[in-house]
Amino acid sequence: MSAEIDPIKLMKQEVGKAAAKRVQSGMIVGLGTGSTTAYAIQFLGDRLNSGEIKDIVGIPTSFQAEVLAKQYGIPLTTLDAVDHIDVAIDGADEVDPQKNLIKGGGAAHTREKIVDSLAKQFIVVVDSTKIVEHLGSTFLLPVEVIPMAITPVMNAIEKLGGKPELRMGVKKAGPVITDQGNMVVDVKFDAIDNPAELEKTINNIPGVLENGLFVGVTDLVLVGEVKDGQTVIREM
Ligand SMILES: O=C(CO)[C@H](O)[C@H](O)COP(=O)(O)O
Repeated sequence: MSAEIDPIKLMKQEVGKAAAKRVQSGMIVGLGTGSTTAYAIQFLGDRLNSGEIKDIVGIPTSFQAEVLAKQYGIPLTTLDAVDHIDVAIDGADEVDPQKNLIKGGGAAHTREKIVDSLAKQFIVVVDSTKIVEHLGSTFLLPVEVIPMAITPVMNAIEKLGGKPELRMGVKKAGPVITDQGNMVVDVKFDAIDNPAELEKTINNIPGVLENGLFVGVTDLVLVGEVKDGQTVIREM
């Protein structure tokens, strides 16, 4: 009996590979977070170790990205040591037709927004299940909050019409703690009609560090999808 291949895993692998292929020798590369980007980091390491490309350095967006880059032999640097980022590759939880995003499913959106928005080219890698007409329709909006402000921030979000929920750990009692030592609130909004305005309004609440709306940052979306039984890559 042959093992079933998970089509979503296949789409993530192929789209990660397609993004990694766009990296050229000498580039400074923003390394995103999540299961899709993990494939891009793996393929990038393969290209580097086989000699197909050389002299790349990565800037990780999370502890996870740092660990993977080290595992796959990609040298790392920091924002203090470079004056630009050539390309950033990162996943997303939702992508709308304007290429605006919801990110932060891995609680890494604060560092991701810093690195992704600095890149000359920001490439988003997703499987087709992430494409939506309206942001917020399938995924809650992650908001990183400084712990002492968790109650006033949740109250302020409720006044904006959102339903906030403190993100709890899996295999850990208590809340998820970000790489910066903060907490994450996931917010249900009935409709996000103006993502640019909501992004600014939420970030204006004292105690909020960053939210997962990425508006006007994306240059290219690579979407992995299954057509006639084949995995293909579509550009948006
Ligand atoms: O924003 C992120 C982490 O904060 C991820 O990029 C996003 O959650 C997508 O992850 P995956 O590729 O595992 O679906």
